[in-house]
Amino acid sequence: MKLIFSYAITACRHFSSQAAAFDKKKGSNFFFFKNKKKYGGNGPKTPPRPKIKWTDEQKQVLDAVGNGQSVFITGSAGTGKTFILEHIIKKLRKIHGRSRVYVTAPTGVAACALNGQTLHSFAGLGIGDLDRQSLLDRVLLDRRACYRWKKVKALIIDETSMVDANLFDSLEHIARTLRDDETNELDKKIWGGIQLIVSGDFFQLPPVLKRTKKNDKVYAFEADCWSASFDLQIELTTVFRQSDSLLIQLLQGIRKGENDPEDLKLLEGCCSGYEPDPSAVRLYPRIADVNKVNLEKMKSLENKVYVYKAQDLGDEQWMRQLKSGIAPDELEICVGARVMLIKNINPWRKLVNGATGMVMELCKVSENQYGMSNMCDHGDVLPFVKFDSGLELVVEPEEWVVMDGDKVVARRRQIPLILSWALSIHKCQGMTLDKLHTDLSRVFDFGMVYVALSRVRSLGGLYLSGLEPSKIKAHPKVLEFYHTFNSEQDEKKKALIADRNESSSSGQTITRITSKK
Ligand SMILES: Nc1ncnc2c1ncn2[C@@H]1O[C@H](COP(=O)(O)OP(=O)(O)OP(=O)(O)O)[C@@H](O)[C@H]1O
Repeated sequence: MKLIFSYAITACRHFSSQAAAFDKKKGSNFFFFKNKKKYGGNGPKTPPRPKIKWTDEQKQVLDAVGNGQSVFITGSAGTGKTFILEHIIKKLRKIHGRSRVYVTAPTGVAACALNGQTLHSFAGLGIGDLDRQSLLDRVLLDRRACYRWKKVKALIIDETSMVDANLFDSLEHIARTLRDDETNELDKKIWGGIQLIVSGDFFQLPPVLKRTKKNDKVYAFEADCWSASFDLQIELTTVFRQSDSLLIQLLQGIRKGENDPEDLKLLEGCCSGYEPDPSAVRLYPRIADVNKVNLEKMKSLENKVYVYKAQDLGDEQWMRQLKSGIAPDELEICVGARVMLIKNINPWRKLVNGATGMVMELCKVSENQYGMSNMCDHGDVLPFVKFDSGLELVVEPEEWVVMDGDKVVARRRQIPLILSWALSIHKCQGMTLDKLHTDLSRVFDFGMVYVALSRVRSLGGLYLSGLEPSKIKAHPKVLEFYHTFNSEQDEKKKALIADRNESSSSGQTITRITSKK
């Protein structure tokens, strides 16, 4: 069955590229959205915003958050972890007040996606590997960091798979020491009473650690304080990014590092001899390869290059985060360049982080309409992009901010595009892509194959080369963590079913849950 499906993918690709060529010839609605947006034409009507239908698991998370509980949310790629976090942030701001909710992530890219700040800058940790006491001493010397630690009521940490165990324990130690005046260590509240919302999938990218010895702790779940930190640990199990059950099943196997022969056959079907669709984003593990491919492709077009310089405001300390975020210091584009949107502009029109397209022209806009003086080296021009979804748009500058609680401490203004012939696997974590190509023989770390492949919506959009089964691997510690986690959840399930049978009451769907020990 899977073999037949892999032939079907190849055939479907052939016809879709023919259809795309036909569409280009038609050049149907070239100025459609462009006209509406900037020139007063009649653009397509925005479809009504659909009401969110939360799954039972998601409802359980929202209830727990509303009840003041600390929650760890996990689940495979595309199960809505970041999506629900955005709602949790709004909910917590209503409960605790805007200034007492801090949104963080271990990397600038992930932090910027939620308009938050990096975990290091929130905590006042600075750079360098220090032991727990030295980190605390450093924080004590940082007046603003102490203020944040005292003020925070709810702390959100996204992409926890990249937070290491020692850092997680150090943060808990700092929180407890700075926030709780209780002299008896044993009576102090865990995390100093902060409501902690942590989200991530440990099968995705691991923490970047300089030196590790064999028995060193790596992942946050190995932290001494991990179990005691949460009232509820829950796995979201409904995948939204993909709808094809065959692909979902394939990705579940890859996530766990399984080399199922049927799945490998399916992957082989994605390694067809055809040249990958030119609109497919090439994913590389190393940034040097990404830059090389993008530069070469740009050069080969031999078109006039336009440079957009980011406009930054704020303290140097906070600006560092924006520089390591996704919006580039300088964006170089030209007509014909493949580009990707790096901000959710209008999700209901599929104008989301990860949407790809091509620059069709650089449009003159009225002087200073966008306050763009000094932004582009060729004056007041904006890129007009035809997205692969068919939508056309003059892309205006957008803003990224770093929030310190409710205060904006740095902002960057830039055109929300990057070149997208190639992209790094690290930068694509969290994105959804329609078509991608990756060379699996080049990946070097746990979770990389899974992160790369799980970005795609359908098998028809997946182009592979260098299929080496040995590269599909999951870290043994992560496998063990989820094995225990799922067994505990199954035990809870059984107990709940028994309870239900006893009281013969019907009710909510039962999910995998582990409770605070
Ligand atoms: N209840 C829901 N109803 C409809 N769509 C949803 C729901 N929950 C999540 N989604 C959609 O699922 C998609 C994937 O969500 P999201 O990016 O948050 O997943 P994720 O778990 O964070 O993935 P990753 O681990 O890859 O970052 C998004 O397009 C989001 O809009």
